[in-house]
Amino acid sequence: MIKLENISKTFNRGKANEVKAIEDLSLTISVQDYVVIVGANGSGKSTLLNLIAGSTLPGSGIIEIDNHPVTRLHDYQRSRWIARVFQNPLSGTAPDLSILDNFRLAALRTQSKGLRIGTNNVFKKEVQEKIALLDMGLENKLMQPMGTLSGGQRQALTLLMSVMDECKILLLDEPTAALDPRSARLVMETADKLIADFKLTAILITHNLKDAHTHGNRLIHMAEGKVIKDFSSEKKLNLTQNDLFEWFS
Ligand SMILES: Nc1ncnc2c1ncn2[C@@H]1O[C@H](COP(=O)(O)OP(=O)(O)OP(=O)(O)O)[C@@H](O)[C@H]1O
Repeated sequence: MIKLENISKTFNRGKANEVKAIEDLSLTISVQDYVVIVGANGSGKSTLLNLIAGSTLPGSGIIEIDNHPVTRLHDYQRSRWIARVFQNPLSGTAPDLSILDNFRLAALRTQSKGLRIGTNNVFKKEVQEKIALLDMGLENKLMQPMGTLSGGQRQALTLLMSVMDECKILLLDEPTAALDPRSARLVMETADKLIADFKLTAILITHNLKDAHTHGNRLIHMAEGKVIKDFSSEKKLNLTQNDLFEWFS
């Protein structure tokens, strides 16, 4: 569970370029919530994710993860709970290394509990089994350099690597923004599958209203650093894509 109480974040306080990015925001996200956040540019969506991840610390307010107070903890101190995937499929992987070596690096980086490096063959078999979950045939291409894969394939593998370490929370910051429609669909399907399989709490930021309508069990609309709409799955089901479009007019 993620709990934010009366969180505010102001950048450049007291200066001419002061920005109130988040204003007195309170939000509770339950363990198996898959929350989709939409909102205009500059409405505070990424800042909210940064505050949850710990890459930005709040000016005031309290943040708890699984009842642990984490308000002043930095991102590396929260990493055992949180995995994060960004827009750019190139950012999460090393292009010259093979798929297998990328997984090795990820396992080293996260000190994975779920995936032990062990002997080469054991590790390889475990990676193969994990990649087979994606159903993309990549489990037979472990020695292929990451850079030769499509953006969608890379982003799907990045997603998989990010959730390997028994994390509980997956933060997706416009993970398909740089992808063509087919790859974007593949990555969103992968995200849905991993979130369900690993029983993750997930937050997705997207500007794609079709995705916002289709994915997740809860929909939040942000404006000017505040949550202005919060729809549970039942209420979300009654929304049309056009309703969402109207929110932006
Ligand atoms: N590090 C920073 N320094 C100064 N201002 C910042 C910083 N990060 C964000 N802001 C400002 O805070 C406000 C909210 O930004 P944020 O990136 O959270 O919005 P967003 O809803 O994610 O926007 P977008 O849809 O364009 O990605 C914006 O006015 C932005 O310029």
